[in-house]
Amino acid sequence: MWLSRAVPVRYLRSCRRAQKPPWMKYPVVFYSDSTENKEKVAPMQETRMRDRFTLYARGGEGGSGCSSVRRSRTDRYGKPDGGNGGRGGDVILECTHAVWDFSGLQPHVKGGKAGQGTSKNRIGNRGEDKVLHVPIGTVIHLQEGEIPSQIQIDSPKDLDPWDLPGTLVDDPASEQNPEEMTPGSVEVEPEKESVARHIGTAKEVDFEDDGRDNDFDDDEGDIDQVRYNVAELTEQGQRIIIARGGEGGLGSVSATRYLRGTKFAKTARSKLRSMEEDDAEDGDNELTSIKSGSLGSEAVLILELKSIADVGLVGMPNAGKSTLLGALSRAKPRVGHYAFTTLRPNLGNVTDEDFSMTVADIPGLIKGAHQNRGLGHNFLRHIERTKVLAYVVDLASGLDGCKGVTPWEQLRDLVMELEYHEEGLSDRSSLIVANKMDENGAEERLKELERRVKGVRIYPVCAVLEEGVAELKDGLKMLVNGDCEQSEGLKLENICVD
Ligand SMILES: Nc1nc2c(ncn2[C@@H]2O[C@H](COP(=O)(O)OP(=O)(O)OP(=O)(O)O)[C@@H](O)[C@H]2O)c(=O)[nH]1
Repeated sequence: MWLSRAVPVRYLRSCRRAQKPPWMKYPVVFYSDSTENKEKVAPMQETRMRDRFTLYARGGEGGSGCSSVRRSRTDRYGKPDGGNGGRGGDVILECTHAVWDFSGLQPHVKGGKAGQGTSKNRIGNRGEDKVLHVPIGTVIHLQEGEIPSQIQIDSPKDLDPWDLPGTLVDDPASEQNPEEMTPGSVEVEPEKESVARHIGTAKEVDFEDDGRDNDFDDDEGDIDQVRYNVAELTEQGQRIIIARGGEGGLGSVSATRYLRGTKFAKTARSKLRSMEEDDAEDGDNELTSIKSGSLGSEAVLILELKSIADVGLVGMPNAGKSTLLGALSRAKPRVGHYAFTTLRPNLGNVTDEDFSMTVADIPGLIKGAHQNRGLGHNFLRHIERTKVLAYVVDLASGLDGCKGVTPWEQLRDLVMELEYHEEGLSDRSSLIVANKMDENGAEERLKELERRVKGVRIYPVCAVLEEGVAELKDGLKMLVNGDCEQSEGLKLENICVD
């Protein structure tokens, strides 16, 4: 905070002597009240977009099973009635329009820990799921670990009651035939279960390897290498579990059933016995490990955002892309007369009576963008996901002896940058927007441009005055719908520069 005006030193000294604060006479002004400081606050647009993020996720630990015996007057020895521990919470990525980039994410995320089983055969609370919201167009690369689930659009409400976090229910297995019963809440193959429960420690166990389609089983050895494009989230509401919570430990009810009746249980029992014979103490430890819940799965992911839009506006800095996006849609991107006003892709929705398309204003590309010049190749990848390219050129650039790149050179450089970034990137349906038609000499420039560039349609536009925008909308609509006969990409050989 500041004092509202300059305070004389003499007054300050007298205040100190009298031990009274100076703001009694000179009222204080807080930073936020000061107008000069208000202007300094960076607008949202100027915060750099976070479109790459490394995330470490771990499922919550499973709860321990309860050892408890219920005795009564008629039953001296009692019956086991300890319930299983709950399942740990999952870490889930959910795709939503509500977030734009990864700036809201924490680098380390852990699912909620599950509750312990209790007497009367009650399962412990299910650990709370951590749902992380990611933008539409998120691509997942896997650096370490496995992703336990396929992408799903199911609502979490479809889960069984004992799968919902925070619910304490009676063990449904207690009503089942012991033959059918499986410990925990997921189906586990008997063979694996015996390994899981009796030999392995919680971390060594792979409870989730239940026959799901998993592409990564083959390259277990290359676990340190990044596996690219493991999954993509492209629709609102899509979910993927990236780390599954650990299974709960067995309560005394399940543990006893475990050792009774089934073929599988026999193996388990004999193993336990032999362990007990070998070393009584070690045997105890193994029994304890049956009761304790397992750890959740872990994964290190690299999240990458590739915007999805029907149309991508590409052009050199200052060509007027943001102004055009504003003219085409209701989006209000930041416009400035200096290069690199746009620091992140802006999306706008262009609607007609029966038609709607998304248009992305990609930050300006310059020669050498593929080598990370200008805003670098970060934004080139946003172009990968667009269906149609609209090359926006500044017709006034280099006119009247001013410094600048001619429109056909702008086009050549743009196509080359796209191709350097990814071969064939410029092949998709394209059109050219000849912007700034209101400038002196723009008409002649347009004629020359039409003479020099062939193969794609050119739309003369004045984005500031919104002239030619309706025709451009129709052109884009045709390309997006695929109605146009001539829907080719802009080719280098069709641009005559000399
Ligand atoms: N005369 C004229 N100026 C325009 C027109 N369209 C845009 N401009 C101006 O050109 C300048 C750059 O406009 P922007 O829309 O920010 O350009 P951009 O291509 O988004 O620029 P970057 O954010 O750097 O990529 C601004 O001063 C606009 O007012 C037009 O049709 N005619």
